[in-house]
Amino acid sequence: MTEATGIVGEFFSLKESTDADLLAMQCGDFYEFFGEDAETVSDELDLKVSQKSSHGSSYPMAGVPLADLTPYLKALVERGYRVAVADQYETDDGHAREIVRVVTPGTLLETTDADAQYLAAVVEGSGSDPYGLAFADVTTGRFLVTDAADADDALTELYRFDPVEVLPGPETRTDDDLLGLIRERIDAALTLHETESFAPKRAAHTVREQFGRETVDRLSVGEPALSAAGAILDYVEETGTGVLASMTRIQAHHGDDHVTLDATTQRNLEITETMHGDGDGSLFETIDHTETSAGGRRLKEWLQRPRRSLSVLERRQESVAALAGAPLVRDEIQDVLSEAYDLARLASKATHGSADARDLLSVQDTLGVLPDLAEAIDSNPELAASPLAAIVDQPDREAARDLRETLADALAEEPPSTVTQGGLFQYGYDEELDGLIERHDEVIEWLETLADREKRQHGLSHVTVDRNKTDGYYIQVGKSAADGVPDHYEQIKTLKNSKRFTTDELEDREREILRLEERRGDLEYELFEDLREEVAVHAELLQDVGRTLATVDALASLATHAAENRWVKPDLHGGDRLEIEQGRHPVVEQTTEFVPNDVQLDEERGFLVVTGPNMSGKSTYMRQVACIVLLAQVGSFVPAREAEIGLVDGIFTRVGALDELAQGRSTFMVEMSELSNILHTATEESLVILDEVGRGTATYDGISIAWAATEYLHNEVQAKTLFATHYHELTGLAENLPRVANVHVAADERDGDVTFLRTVRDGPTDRSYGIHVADLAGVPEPVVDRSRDVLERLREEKAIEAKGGASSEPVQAVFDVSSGQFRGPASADGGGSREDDESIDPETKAVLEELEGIDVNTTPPVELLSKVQEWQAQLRE
Ligand SMILES: Nc1ncnc2c1ncn2[C@@H]1O[C@H](COP(=O)(O)OP(=O)(O)OP(=O)(O)O)[C@@H](O)[C@H]1O
Repeated sequence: MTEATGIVGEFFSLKESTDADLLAMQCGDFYEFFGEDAETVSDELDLKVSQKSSHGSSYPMAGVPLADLTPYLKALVERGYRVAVADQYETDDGHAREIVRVVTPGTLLETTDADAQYLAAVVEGSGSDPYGLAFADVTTGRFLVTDAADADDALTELYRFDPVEVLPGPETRTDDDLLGLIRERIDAALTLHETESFAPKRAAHTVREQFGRETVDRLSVGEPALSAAGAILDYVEETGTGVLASMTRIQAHHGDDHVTLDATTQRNLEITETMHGDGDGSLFETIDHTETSAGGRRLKEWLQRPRRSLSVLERRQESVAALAGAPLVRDEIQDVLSEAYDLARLASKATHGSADARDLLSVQDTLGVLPDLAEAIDSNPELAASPLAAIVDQPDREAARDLRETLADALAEEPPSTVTQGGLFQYGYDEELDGLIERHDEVIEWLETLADREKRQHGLSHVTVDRNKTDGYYIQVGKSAADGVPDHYEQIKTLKNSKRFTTDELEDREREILRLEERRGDLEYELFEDLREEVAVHAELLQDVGRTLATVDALASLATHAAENRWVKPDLHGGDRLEIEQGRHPVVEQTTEFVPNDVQLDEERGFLVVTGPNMSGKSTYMRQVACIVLLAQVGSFVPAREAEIGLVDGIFTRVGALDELAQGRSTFMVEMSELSNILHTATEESLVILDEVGRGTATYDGISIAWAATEYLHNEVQAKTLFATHYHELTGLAENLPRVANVHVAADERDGDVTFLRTVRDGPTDRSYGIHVADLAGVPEPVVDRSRDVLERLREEKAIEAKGGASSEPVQAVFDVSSGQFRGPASADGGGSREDDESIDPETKAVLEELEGIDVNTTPPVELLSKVQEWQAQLRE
């Protein structure tokens, strides 16, 4: 391949010089990919491949127009590729190309609205804080460092930020356990950046250079965290996206202050995406009333990273309450905010040198939003007394005003989007520029009046003065008068009805105009660069103001949703008690006539076993509780009549995980690894939601695992837990474990018709109604009838068991509620003997055998029933 010459040859030699997966090389107005890269890109993005011949061979070639590169890059990076970009530049003898940046998931500079996207590095050290992590969001310049006590903690931090790209440090790369977990749980590209950049001394030096020694020393994080930060800086510089300049501030992040909410739970609660993978109907989409993209990002961030600090949450609540109670001012605030542009992005464009005059005008306009906001807030005594006033006062208002004035004094009212053509500045900004413009105007005026003067002075008729590319400025005289022109006229062209002339004076003026225009273009460009630099210098201020506007926007959004949906302010405290009166599910209530429900959890009653018929609302009830706690820890009001919420340190959920089947792991495996994660990570301050644990395996195994997990959560972890189950055996747990209580979602059955009441009541459910749902779902009648028989028999057996006797037809093993164990058959000789073949209706038998390959003669009734339940589940899907 490297035999190739010309641009193909150039492509391959550039490609060899980079470790990126793909190279996009500028060729005129296109970025081209050649060879295998062209094929890859065409496979991934459906680009047309043509052939380019070079040195007698032909090479696949695919190209994208210059202006379209960013979306293509984004799509490639999302698919996990690192793409090098080579730009073409002019040289004295033609042009040359060089790689200007390598785009990776964490460093792709978003030019469109996007969520914060973090680039993370994890470093394993030794000593008291053995792990260190750094997170950088290249779009807003946010840089955070943190220590982690162990691998679990490190993973929790990664969940929290959900980075798009992770750089594991040298030790972490050989730590198969941690690396495996990162691969499995964090949906990020892994990049093995050069080992030396993680070296503690070098890394610490890099970080100090970037952020200043004093700031870094104040961070008080361990060496590994600084190594991680240094490696990120080094990596960002190497990939050459130029974002380093926008990294102006570094902060230590203290994980303890955030609620742990792993990626699984974010998905299960449909916080920003629904189970189907889109945002429609997510919690965020439902409650989002923000006016600006930065406000939207902020609200999303709050939902993804709820807080644990009571004082932080109470401050947010206070602002929300004040805003909710002042609809008119809130409207005004939202109106003002709608004028704001995304300052974090504009700051980043200014530091990259890619901001144009309109961008600076947007900066100017957005800085003007701040005093308007302050004024609106001051106009209402309650708002003025709320923390909102302090939020608006946080940025350096004076500096913001000065910068705004600088821009207002400089920029033209409607500057063009190009920065080299002039027209960017207003009169009075620069003396030299004014002089140039004045002189330019004078000369133009001289030219505009020239025709009249010539007519008058020389008695000519039909005279015009104009300019074109070839002739420059000229005096055009009609044919009839052309012979009478004065001597100093020099003819330059003869046309059919006229002649064109120039004069020395006209030529002088023309040269002057060109000189003036060129100088004006240069001068304006220089002035513009200075102005842009002035804005870039204030990047931190712009980020501050941007953050303030985003925060006010997010708070106003929470207030709007609360006011429009009758949400209430929850009473927050550090204790154990969680009491929600008449709670609703924030998303479901939007589309359904919702039946509100209560929940009460406290020290004595910390674990609810939730039973109820299929489709009765168990999952909705549990998710509703989780969403309400989550919203409360965002600082939001909640959908309830009243709520008292003891703050939690983490929300953990385990619900059906069918979508992961596609990734090659069995449902049961996924279920168990999620369960294991919860049992390891949850604490007594956590909220745990378990929906149907143990269903993915044989009934006995399932019940046993669910039983043991409950005991462990109850006795060891002591987390607040809601556990929905179809295993009625588990309702017996309440008898043995003091903090376990049963609740059920009620249904009404009359004459075989089941009505779902959606009301949660104390106590276990008496029946599952699963067979009723199977019937509704269209399971063949013989199977439904037979399940009823089997169920009936099981109930009888249970009743006899309870009385200490043996059933006429014992099952192979019996679950003993008091011991939580399975026992062998009640009568020694009865085990395994089953009703004879004839008693099973032949149609049912056929279905059982054909669909499931079950030997109906030897399968215990419990398992037959569970098969029927599995069918229901499948049919429902
Ligand atoms: N309180 C409620 N008010 C109104 N509708 C509700 C309520 N709770 C649940 N629903 C609706 O009932 C349907 C079933 O709810 P859900 O999925 O929670 O049932 P489930 O008991 O978990 O079912 P399964 O056991 O089959 O998984 C959903 O469409 C939901 O929107």
